Amino acid sequence: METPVGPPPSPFLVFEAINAYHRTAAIKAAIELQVFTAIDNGRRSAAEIAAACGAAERGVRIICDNLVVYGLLTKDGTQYGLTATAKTFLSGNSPAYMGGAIQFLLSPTIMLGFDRMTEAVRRGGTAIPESGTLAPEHNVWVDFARAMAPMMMMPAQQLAETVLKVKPGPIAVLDIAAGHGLYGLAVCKANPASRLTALDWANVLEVATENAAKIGLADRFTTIAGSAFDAPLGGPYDVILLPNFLHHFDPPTCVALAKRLKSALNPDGVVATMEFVPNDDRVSPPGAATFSLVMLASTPSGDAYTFKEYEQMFADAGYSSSELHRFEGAPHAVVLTRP
Ligand SMILES: Nc1ncnc2c1ncn2[C@@H]1O[C@H](CSCC[C@H]([NH3+])C(=O)O)[C@@H](O)[C@H]1O
Repeated sequence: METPVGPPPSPFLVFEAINAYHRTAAIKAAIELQVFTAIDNGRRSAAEIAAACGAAERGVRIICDNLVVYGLLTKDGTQYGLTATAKTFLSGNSPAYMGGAIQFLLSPTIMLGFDRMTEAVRRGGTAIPESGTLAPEHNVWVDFARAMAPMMMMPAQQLAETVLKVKPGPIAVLDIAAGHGLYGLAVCKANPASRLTALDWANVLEVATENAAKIGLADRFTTIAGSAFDAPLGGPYDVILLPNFLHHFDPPTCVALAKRLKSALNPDGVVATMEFVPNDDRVSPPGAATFSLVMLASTPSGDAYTFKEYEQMFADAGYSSSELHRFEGAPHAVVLTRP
């Protein structure tokens, strides 16, 4: 029999893990009913919030009490208030509003993957039919492009700064699996001498094209519709961006793609891979380490790879060197690779 190590036994830890979906349900309901926005607009009692949200007073009182327990609301007598987190990220009045992310994170496709976790563990890959989220032109990526864009502003800025430090001047940029397009557009915005080509499925590119127009960069923006594995890439490019794409695939598939990209890259160019990169122990830091579960739930063979693994994949594809750039407190990192 194994001798346990660490803290004494806690049934609460077990209940907390089993019931974690209660929190998911509570925040989802509060976002959908715009409870946080109502409080931000001065509704403080359950009756006032209920009237503003078109909900029952009893329902609002119970959900708000639970949100107080979770640390998202405050309570003074019968009056509810917003914590700084709720005011910044959950009030619809805030420019940093994150509530829209549930349209992707809690979408039926992603939830199905998690609902079938036991089967995914048995198989070692998603139990969603037809390769999960990797089915061609899967509509979940249109939801992603629309819902997750606000969360991408800061990482896009960080990727752009990292790339432009090593590649200033006139550059041709290819953004692989561009989604909303914000990564490439951040580079383009910061460097007026750059031109951007965004590659993704045709349905997803509609969102990137809208965003390019909104930012006023339509004249330096073109698209390639199709799969990164077989669409003609054009080029050569000075910078190829690979944000949040390689994690969907197994290492041999990543190596094949990296080889393909090398043939579209200038000899003095750079590939910038933005990813969740856990430490070699694979259990830290938490944000990067736990991303592997999302890949198990939703893809046949994706993973959260370590820097050593990315370095090896690019070396196997014939690249000369890779370096890791981390950002204080962020789960994502950038791997800069030279051919
Ligand atoms: N075979 C494929 N070829 C090109 N794009 C794909 C393929 N499979 C999935 N995608 C896209 O990969 C993206 C993954 S989400 C990442 C989007 C963006 N780069 C970001 O970092 O936020 C989605 O936009 C999908 O539509």
